[in-house]
Amino acid sequence: MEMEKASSLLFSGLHFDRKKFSRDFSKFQKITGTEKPQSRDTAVVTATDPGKKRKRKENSSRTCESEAVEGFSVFKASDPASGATIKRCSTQVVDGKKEINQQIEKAAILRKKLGIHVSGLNIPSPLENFEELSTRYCCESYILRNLAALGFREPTPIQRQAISVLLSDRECFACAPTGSGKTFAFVCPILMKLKSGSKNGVRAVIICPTRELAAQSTRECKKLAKGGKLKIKLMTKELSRSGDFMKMACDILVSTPRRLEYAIRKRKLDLSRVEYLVLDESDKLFELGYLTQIDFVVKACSNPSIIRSLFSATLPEAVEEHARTIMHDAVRIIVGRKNSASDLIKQKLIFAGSEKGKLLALRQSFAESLNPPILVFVQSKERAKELYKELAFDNLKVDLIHADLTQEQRDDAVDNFRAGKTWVLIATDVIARGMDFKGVNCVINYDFPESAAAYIHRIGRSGRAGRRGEAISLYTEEDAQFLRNIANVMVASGCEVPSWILALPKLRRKKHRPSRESISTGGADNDVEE
Ligand SMILES: Nc1ncnc2c1ncn2[C@@H]1O[C@H](COP(=O)(O)OP(=O)(O)OP(=O)(O)O)[C@@H](O)[C@H]1O
Repeated sequence: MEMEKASSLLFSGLHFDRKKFSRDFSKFQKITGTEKPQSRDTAVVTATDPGKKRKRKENSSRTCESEAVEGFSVFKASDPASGATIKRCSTQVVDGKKEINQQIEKAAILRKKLGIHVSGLNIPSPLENFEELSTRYCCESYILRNLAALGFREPTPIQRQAISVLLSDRECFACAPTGSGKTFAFVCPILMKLKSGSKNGVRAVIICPTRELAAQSTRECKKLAKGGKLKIKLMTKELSRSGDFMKMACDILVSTPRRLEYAIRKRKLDLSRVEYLVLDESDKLFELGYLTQIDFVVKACSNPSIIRSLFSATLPEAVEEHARTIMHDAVRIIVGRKNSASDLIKQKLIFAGSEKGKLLALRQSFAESLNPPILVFVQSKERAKELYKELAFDNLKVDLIHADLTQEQRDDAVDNFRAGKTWVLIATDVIARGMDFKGVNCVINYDFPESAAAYIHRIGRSGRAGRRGEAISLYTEEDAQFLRNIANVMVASGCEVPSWILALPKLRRKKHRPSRESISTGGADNDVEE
C-alpha cells in the first residue's frame, strides 16, 4: 500500500519524454573533452526497446570500445576513394569487434567472480582496480591520494560497478550488502564529475533519512574531497532556517529530506542546477513518512540532465518497479543476493520466554562475557529509556540514543560510542541504517525488528568493511509469528535455523510491532538520572 501511494506521489507531474530529449540535447553541450574514453562492455549491444520505442541514449562519455569503434568506423577513418583504406578498415572492424568481445567477456568474468548482477543496456564494465579511475576516467590525483590515505586498496564490488556506471552519466539503482562501501560508490563519481568548485549554486545533493547518517556521509565526502576545491556542506537545522544558499559557496549538499524541503520553501535554496542527486537508503526514503518531502525535493531538482541514483542494502520489488518507471535508462546493480544480510555476520536466535527472560538473558550474557562495542536495539524510545535505567543500574558503560534527544545529545551518544567511552549503546531504529561504527562486535535485537529489512540494516552495524560480526535476536512468544521472516534472511546468508521455524506459516503482514510488557523491574527507577 505504501509503495502504491509512493508510486502515485513520487515524481508525479514530471514529463519524462520532455526530460529525456532535453537531456540528450544537453549532453551534446556538456561534453568537455577532458574525460578519457571509458570502457563499456556492451558497445556491440545496440538493441533498443522496441516495445516502448525508446530512443537509446548516447552517453556523453565516450568509451574505450567506442573509441575502438570510432577508430574502425568507415565514416570516420576511411577515404571513400581509397580501396586500401576500405580494406584496412574492414580488418580494423574485425579487430575492433574482437577487442570489444574480449572486453565484454572480461567484464562478465569479473562480475561473476564478485557476485555483481546488472541489467540495462550498454552497461560500463566494472573497475578492475582504483588505478582505472585515472587511466580510464582521468581522476584527479588528490582523490587518489585521499583514497590511499584512507587505506582503500581495491574497490569493493559495488564501487567497481556503480562508479563506472555513474561516471558514464547513467542513472542507477543499486543494492549491496551493509558495510560494503556504498557511500564511496556514490561520492567518488560526484567528486570526479564536478571537478572544480562553482559559484552557481548547489550541484549535487545527497539525501539520507537521518541526521546522523547525513553528518556521517558529509564527513566521508570531505575526507575524499580533501585538497580539492569543492565545497561540501551538511544541512544543519541552523542552515535550513537561516542560511542563504544563494549567497553561499556550496557544491555538494548533504541533508535529510525535511531540512531540504524547509530551505527550498523559504526560497533560500535553489536546486534547479543540481547535476547529481543521490537517495541513500532509498527504500526508507520511499516510505510514507518521507514521501511528500522527497517528492517535493526531487521536483525541485529540475535540471533535465540530472543523474539520479538510488542506493540501499534492501531494495523491495515495489521500489525497484517504481525506480524503473521514473529513472531514465537506469542500470540496475545488485551485489550478492538481493535483500540479504552480510555473510560476515554470525546470526543467532534465542528464545527468552518473556520480557523478564529477555532482561535476564541480556544481563547473564554481559556477566559471562562482555565484548564491546555492543549495540542493543529496542522497539521504541520508551523501551530504550527503560532498558537504559536497568543497565545503568548494573554499572555498565551504557548510553542510549533515540529521536527524543536533542541533536547535541544524539551527537554525544554517537561520538562516545565511536570513541569507546560507551561500551553498550541502546538504540531505536534511528541509527539502524547506514551508521558506520568501527568494529561493532555484536548487535543484540533485544526487541525483535519490525521487518526483515529492519533486521538486515540493524545487524549490518556489525560485520562491516570485511570484518566479522555477531547478531543475537531475542524472542518471546509475541514474536513467534514473525520468526520465519527473519529466519529466511538467516538461511539466505548461510546461518542455521531450526526447521520448525521455517515450517511456520507465512505471515502476510509486513510489519511486526507487538505491544510489550514494560522492561522496568522497578528497582532502578529512582536511582539513575537520564
Ligand atoms: N574500498 C574500500 N576498501 C576498504 N574499506 C572501505 C572501502 N570502501 C569503503 N570502505 C569502508 O567500509 C566501511 C563501510 O562503508 P559504507 O558505510 O559506505 O557502507 P555501506 O555499504 O554504505 O553500508 P550501509 O548499507 O550500512 O549503509 C566504511 O568504514 C568505509 O570507510
